[in-house]
Amino acid sequence: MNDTAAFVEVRDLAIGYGQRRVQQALNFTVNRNDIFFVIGGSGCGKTTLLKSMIGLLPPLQGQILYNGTEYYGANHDTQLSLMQNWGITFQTGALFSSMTLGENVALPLQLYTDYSEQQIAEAVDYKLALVGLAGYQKYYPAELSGGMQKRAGLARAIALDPELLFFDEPSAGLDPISSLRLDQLIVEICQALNSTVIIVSHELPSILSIGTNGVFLDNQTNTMLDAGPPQQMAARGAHPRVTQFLNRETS
Ligand SMILES: Nc1ncnc2c1ncn2[C@@H]1O[C@H](COP(=O)(O)OP(=O)(O)OP(=O)(O)O)[C@@H](O)[C@H]1O
Repeated sequence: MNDTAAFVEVRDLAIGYGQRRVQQALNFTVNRNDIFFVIGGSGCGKTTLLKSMIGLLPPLQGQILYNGTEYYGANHDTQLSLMQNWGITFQTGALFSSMTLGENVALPLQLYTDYSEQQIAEAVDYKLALVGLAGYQKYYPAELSGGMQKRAGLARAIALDPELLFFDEPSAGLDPISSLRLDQLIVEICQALNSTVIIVSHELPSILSIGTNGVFLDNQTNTMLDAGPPQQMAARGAHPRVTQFLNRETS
């Protein structure tokens, strides 16, 4: 596989609910190993785009291609095999509260691999160590801080070594230090697993510090106003609302 090739391609995409077009005329590319941010003001359709990208909401128009395969036009088996390369984490971490961290991280391995108990235990240890939670196998989610829960959610999302990781507001509710730590962790994991990451976020410090690529969705014109590395989008000012958003005070 060509590592420099486009990994995800979004072509002339319109997304929304029923008659309501939340965004349209979206055209952008996510390259392999990108940390790609979906950026824009409240209610512009970032989560809606993520839902369409992970197969939960068929687009109203257009295409989403993974490695050249159009997801919504593919048959069920092809869709399943694409999805098996994805890791998804939601705002809350979405851990099962009645299961320990070890059990939470083991679950995808039990469901989708034929690993032995020993191999699963080793993989769980490795993934918890990667997110800085070595030794927390026996803890329940409620016994952890918010930041630790998010990292545990991340450990579960990477259990199957996904090629592509999706995050919805990963640092929502975290203090700035924990948020910075999570950013560093995302970069480390991306490198350790050779993954590509797509993140929905409001967090300007994260967008500008770790983002290698992105798209800016506008809630007034209902389309994208720019795409590319966030630092470049901030500097070139393709539209006043992009400049305003990406250069606002962050303190
Ligand atoms: N299930 C739904 N049915 C109908 N409309 C919806 C649904 N979910 C979201 N919307 C609407 O779609 C628009 C985009 O919502 P979305 O949650 O994608 O925006 P967002 O950019 O992620 O917002 P935020 O940054 O505030 O989380 C909003 O106007 C929202 O009210």
